[in-house]
Amino acid sequence: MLHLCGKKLLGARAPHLICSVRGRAESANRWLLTSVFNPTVSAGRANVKTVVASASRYMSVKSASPATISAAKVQISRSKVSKNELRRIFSLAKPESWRLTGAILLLFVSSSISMAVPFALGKVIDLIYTTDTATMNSNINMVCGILLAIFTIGGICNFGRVYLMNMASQRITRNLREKVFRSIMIQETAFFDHNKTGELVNRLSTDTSVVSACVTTNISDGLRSLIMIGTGVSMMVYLSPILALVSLCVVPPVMIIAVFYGRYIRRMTTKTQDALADATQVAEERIGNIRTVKTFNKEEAEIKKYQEKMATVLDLASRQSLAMGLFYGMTGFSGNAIALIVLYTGGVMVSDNSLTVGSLASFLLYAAYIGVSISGISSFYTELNKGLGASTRLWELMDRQPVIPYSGGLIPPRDASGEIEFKSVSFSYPNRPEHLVLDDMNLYLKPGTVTAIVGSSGSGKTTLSYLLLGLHRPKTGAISLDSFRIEDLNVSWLRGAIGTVSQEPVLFSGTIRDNVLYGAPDGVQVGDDQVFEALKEANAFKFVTSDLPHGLDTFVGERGIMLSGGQKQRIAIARALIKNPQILLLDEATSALDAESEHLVHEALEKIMKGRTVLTIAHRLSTIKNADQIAVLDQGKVAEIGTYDTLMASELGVFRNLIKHQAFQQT
Ligand SMILES: Nc1ncnc2c1ncn2[C@@H]1O[C@H](COP(=O)(O)OP(=O)(O)OP(=O)(O)O)[C@@H](O)[C@H]1O
Repeated sequence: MLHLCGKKLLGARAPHLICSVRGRAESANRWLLTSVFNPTVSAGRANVKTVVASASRYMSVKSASPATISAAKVQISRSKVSKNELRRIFSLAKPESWRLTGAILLLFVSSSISMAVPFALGKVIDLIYTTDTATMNSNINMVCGILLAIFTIGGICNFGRVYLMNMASQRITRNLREKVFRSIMIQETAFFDHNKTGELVNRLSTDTSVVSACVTTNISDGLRSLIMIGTGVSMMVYLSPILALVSLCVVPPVMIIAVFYGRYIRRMTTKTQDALADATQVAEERIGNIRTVKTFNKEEAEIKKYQEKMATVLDLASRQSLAMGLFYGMTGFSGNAIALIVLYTGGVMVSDNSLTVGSLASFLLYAAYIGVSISGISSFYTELNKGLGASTRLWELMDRQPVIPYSGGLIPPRDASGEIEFKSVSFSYPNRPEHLVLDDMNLYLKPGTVTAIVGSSGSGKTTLSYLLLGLHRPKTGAISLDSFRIEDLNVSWLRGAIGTVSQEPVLFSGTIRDNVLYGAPDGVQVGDDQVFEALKEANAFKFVTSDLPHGLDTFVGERGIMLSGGQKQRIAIARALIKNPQILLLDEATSALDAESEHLVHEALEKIMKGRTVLTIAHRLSTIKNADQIAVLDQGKVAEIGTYDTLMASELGVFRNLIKHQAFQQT
C-alpha cells in the first residue's frame, strides 16, 4: 500500500522518500499511510515537500499527538486546489446526475430568457423613437404580450431549477452523511481516543452540508452567473465592440484578486471549521454529562469555557467576513464602475450617432447584469473554496482504513468452545506507547471455567477484556480462541461469541425490548418469549413486567437514565445473554447498589456463569472464592494464579497482600 501510494504520489522520487520515511519511524501510524499517502486524498494537492515535512513532523514524535496530526492536516490543506480534489468533490454529484442535468437545462432556459430582456427593451425604446404613434402602440402591445409569455416560462423554469437543485443537494448530503457515519462507526477503538466526539459530530452535520451545497446550489448559482456573463459579454460586443472593450478592462485585475481571495477563504474555512468542531466538542461533552456539571456547580464555568471557544470561532469568522466584505465591496464597485464607463462613453457615441439610444440602454442593462453576475461568481468562488476546505476533512475520515479490519477474517465452522489463551502478550495503548500495560503476559482459560482477574487499580484488568474482544491488538504475543488467533477471526463472529456486562453498562434510548435485543446478532429474529427468558435469567423479569408501566415497551431514557443502577445492570445482563454466548466477560459493579439489587444482580451473575467460560473482573470476595482460578495481575503480568485457598496459603504472596489492602465487597 505504501509503495503503491508512494509511487503514484511521488513518481520517480518515491523509493527514496519511502525509505527515508521508513527510516524515520518504523511505527508510522496508519493515519499517515492512509490519509497523507493516499493518492485520492493527497495526490496533486500536497506537493512532495509538504507531505514529507508533515510526515517528518508527524513521525518525530513517537505517538500521534492530536496537535501534530492537526498541524499536519492544516499544512496539507493549505496547499493549492488540485484537479483531483475538484474531480473528487464533483464526483459526489454523479448519482444525482439526472436531477442536476434537468436543473441545468432549466437554468439555461431561464437565464436565456433573463438575458433577452435588455435586448428586447432596447428594441422597444428604439421603436418609441423611430415609429409613429399608432404603429408604436400596436408594436408595444405585441412585444409586451410576447415578453409576458416568455417571463411566465422563465418563472416556471426557475421554480423547476430550484426544486431539482435542492432535492439533489439534500440527497447528496444524505449519501455523504451515511458514508461518513459508516466510516466513523467502523474505526477501531483507539481512533476515538484522539478524535473527539464533538469534532466527529461536526464533520457529520456541518461539513457534509457545506460540501453538498458546494456541488449543487452553488454550482447552479455559479453557472447562472457564468451564463449571464458569457451572454452579456457577447451581446455587448454585438451591440458595440468599442464600448465592450472599454468596459471590460476592469475584469482582469478583479480575477487576479479573486484567486488570492479564494485561497485565503479556503484556509480560513478550514480553521473556522476546526474551531467550531472544538466548541461543539465542549458543548456535546458537557450537555451529555449535565449531572456531573451540576453536581460540581460548574454551569457558569462551562458557559465561560464555551464562550471562549466561540470567541475563537467569531474571531476567525470576523477575519473571514472582513475579507469577504472587501472582496464583495470591490466586485460591487467594479460592476458600478463598468456602468459608469459605459454611460460616459456611450453618451458620447449616441451624441455623434454611432449608437442608438435603444442599444445604449440595452448595453447599460447588460453591463448591470454583468456587474451582478460578477458578484454572483465571487460568492460561487467563496462557497467553492469553503466546500473544498470542508471536504478535506471529510476525505480524511472517509479514506481512513480502520487499523483493525471491520469485515473479513476467519469464521470457524463450529461455535466457540471457549478455550482462551493469552501467550506472551504485551500491550500499550497507541496514545501512550511508552507505558506497557501488559508485559509478556500469559494466561490460559479452560472451556467452561470461571477465572477471576484481580489486581490493583490500573493493573490492566479492563484492558485484558478489550484485547479479548479484539478492540485493541497486542503489540507482541498472541491471544487465541479455540486455537485460532483472534486477529485472524472475523470480528463479528468473535464478538458474537462473547457476552459482556460492564461495571456501568450503557443502555440506549429506546424501550426495554430494544435494549435487550441490542445484544442479538443482526438479522436474527428474536421473539418476546426469548426476551422474557433472558430477563428471567437476569433476575429482571419481575421488575420489568410488574414495576414498569409498559413492560417491555417502557422507554428507558437516554443512556437508561430512567432506570436504577441495579435495574440497568440486570437489563445489561439480559442483553448479554440474548445471544447465548459461550464466553462471558464480566466487570462486577463496584458502585454500591442497595442490598436487594445487589443480591439480585449477584444471583443473576452466578446463574449465567454456569457452563460458560467466564473472565470476571472481580470486586466481590464471594466471586473470587467461587472462581475455578484466580489470576493476579501485577506489573503487566499474571503474578500469581490458583484457587483462593492456594493463593492465600502463600504468606508473602501478591494476592494475600491484595486481599489485606483492597476492599473487596464481602456480601
Ligand atoms: N484509552 C486509553 N489510553 C491510554 N491509556 C489507557 C487507556 N485506557 C486505560 N489506560 C491505562 O492503562 C492502564 C490499565 O488500565 P485498565 O483500565 O485496564 O486498568 P484496570 O485494572 O481495569 O483498573 P481499574 O480496576 O481501576 O478499573 C492504566 O494505567 C490506564 O491509565
